[in-house]
Amino acid sequence: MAPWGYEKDNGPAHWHKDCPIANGKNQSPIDLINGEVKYDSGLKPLTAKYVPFSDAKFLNNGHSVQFQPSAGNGSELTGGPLAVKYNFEQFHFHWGNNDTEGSEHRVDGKMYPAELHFVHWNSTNPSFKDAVGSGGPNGLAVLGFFLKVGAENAALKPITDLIPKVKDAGTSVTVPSNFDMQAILPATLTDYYTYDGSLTTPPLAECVKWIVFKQPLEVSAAQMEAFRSVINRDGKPMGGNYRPPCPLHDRAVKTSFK
Ligand SMILES: CCOC(=O)CCc1ccc(S(N)(=O)=O)cc1
Ligand SMILES: [Zn+2]
Repeated sequence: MAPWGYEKDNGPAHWHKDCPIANGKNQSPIDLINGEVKYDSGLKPLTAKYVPFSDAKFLNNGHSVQFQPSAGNGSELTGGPLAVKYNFEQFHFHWGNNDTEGSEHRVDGKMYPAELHFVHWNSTNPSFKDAVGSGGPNGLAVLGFFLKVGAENAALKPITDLIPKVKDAGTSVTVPSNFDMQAILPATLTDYYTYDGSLTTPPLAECVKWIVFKQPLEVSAAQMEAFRSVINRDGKPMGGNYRPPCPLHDRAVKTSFK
């Protein structure tokens, strides 16, 4: 099979050939149906502490654009549904070629124009790769933020301004060390959906505690256009790099809000 992607000949419908878990019972993304979720008063507040990175890259890996620090720097996620501390690994995006599509998770069938994933790994593992392979839904914790078109996002501007420099697959740039990742997050990490799921791209491992925030972040139309100028490894616009929703099977989606 050609390397996986989102085109007709290598997209989500083909992934099961290399990754049979694609047809598993704990796959992501899902459609978050408000009538079927359950409020869980036991969910604690989430705390994300992101400290400045001295040497981080912003890169085009052929299927997304990704912010990746060189090694752990003490940025961590705790609380919410998480029993232990998780280390920050990377963040990346999924988006569409127009404003009616692009997010991976949906809310009552509604798609947002984009979705931002902050990926963290369970610190009881020696490395990110071990956490992916650790088995069970506590290997990774991914924060999902929907993006909608509105005001310019000043916190994401240092990143969206770098997009023209990583237009082509396999390119990367160094991110200025004064980039403040913490500023991207809302002041309080409240009102989220959480459920046990998987990576939404190969290897599709069922190792993720998903935490998807109800409140979208805003980005400007110009920032959305920047994403849509990115080219994938086949030389085509990368937009459309989202997996359609997967069956919930017998999983429960909990909410931190009533
Ligand atoms: C060990 C190799 O595994 C990887 O590199 C997984 C990378 C990877 C991280 C996060 C996601 S997402 N969209 O579900 O947030 C998908 C794939
Ligand atoms: Zn993702």
